[in-house]
Amino acid sequence: MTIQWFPGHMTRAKRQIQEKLKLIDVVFELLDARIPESSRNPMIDEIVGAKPRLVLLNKADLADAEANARWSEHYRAQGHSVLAIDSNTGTGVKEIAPRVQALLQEKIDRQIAKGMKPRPSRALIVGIPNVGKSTLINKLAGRAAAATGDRPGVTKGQQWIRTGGGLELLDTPGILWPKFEDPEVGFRLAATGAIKEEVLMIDEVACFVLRHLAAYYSDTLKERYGLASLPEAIPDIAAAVPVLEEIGRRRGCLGSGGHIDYEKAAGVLLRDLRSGKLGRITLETPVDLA
Ligand SMILES: Nc1nc2c(ncn2[C@@H]2O[C@H](COP(=O)(O)OP(=O)(O)OP(=O)(O)O)[C@@H](O)[C@H]2O)c(=O)[nH]1
Repeated sequence: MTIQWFPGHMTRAKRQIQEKLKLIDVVFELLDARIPESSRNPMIDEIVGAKPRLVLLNKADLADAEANARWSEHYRAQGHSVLAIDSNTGTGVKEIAPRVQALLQEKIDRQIAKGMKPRPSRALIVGIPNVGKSTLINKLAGRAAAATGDRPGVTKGQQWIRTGGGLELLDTPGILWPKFEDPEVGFRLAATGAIKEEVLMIDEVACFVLRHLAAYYSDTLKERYGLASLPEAIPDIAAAVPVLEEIGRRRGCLGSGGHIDYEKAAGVLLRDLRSGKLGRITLETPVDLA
């Protein structure tokens, strides 16, 4: 899904989410575990306000397990409840409902004290395009998914999905825009496929990835492409070009006249990265944060 984010669209997206907030008890902020900060909406605190929030590091299966732990700690230190999950297979997804119970316990206790039967907790998933919102909704819905719409308080066209564990989910997620200003963020979003490659040059995106891999995952990089060595330092993206060239040579990415086809080589690297063939890679570490 490609969305052109102009100021008017952002205002509308923000307003739509804030309308939905009135209906729910808890927000699931879905981030890409490989690029948590880069996949975060810049205005999320302002949009969500004081509503209880669960930060979900999705696609944790593709990210480095140690980095997942560090990022979880990072967001916990900001006062959020955090879970690392894989919405495709469902790893970690079962922990969501108990976590919501814990987050809302005081509210539930107050209802019980007033003699009320606690109603299911209601959640809204928000996140940038391609972060896995629909996949998580489907996983939470499971086979026993039942829309429970047409009740008072249900916005027209929106349905509640029963997920079990005393949790109901709004079936339409809130779509948020990513950060645009920082070029590094743009490269990370393009590398993971969150924004279309054509927005940036694919060979530049690949060189950005190579610089990161050489710094944090050099053995993986050398092994995967049979590279004898890597440059001692890759201070900038341009310095990664010889590595891309070598990968192209090793993988037979040749264009007319037998020259290395950099775009083909970049395609090989990015496909390997996104499919997990390079192993579990996190493209942003808490250290990268200013
Ligand atoms: N490996 C892995 N892939 C995932 C996970 N969650 C989602 N995906 C994949 O990520 C891609 C995007 O998932 P969607 O659920 O369509 O994302 P979305 O946020 O609903 O996307 P938009 O509709 O564009 O807003 C799909 O190819 C999913 O299979 C996960 O936890 N692990």
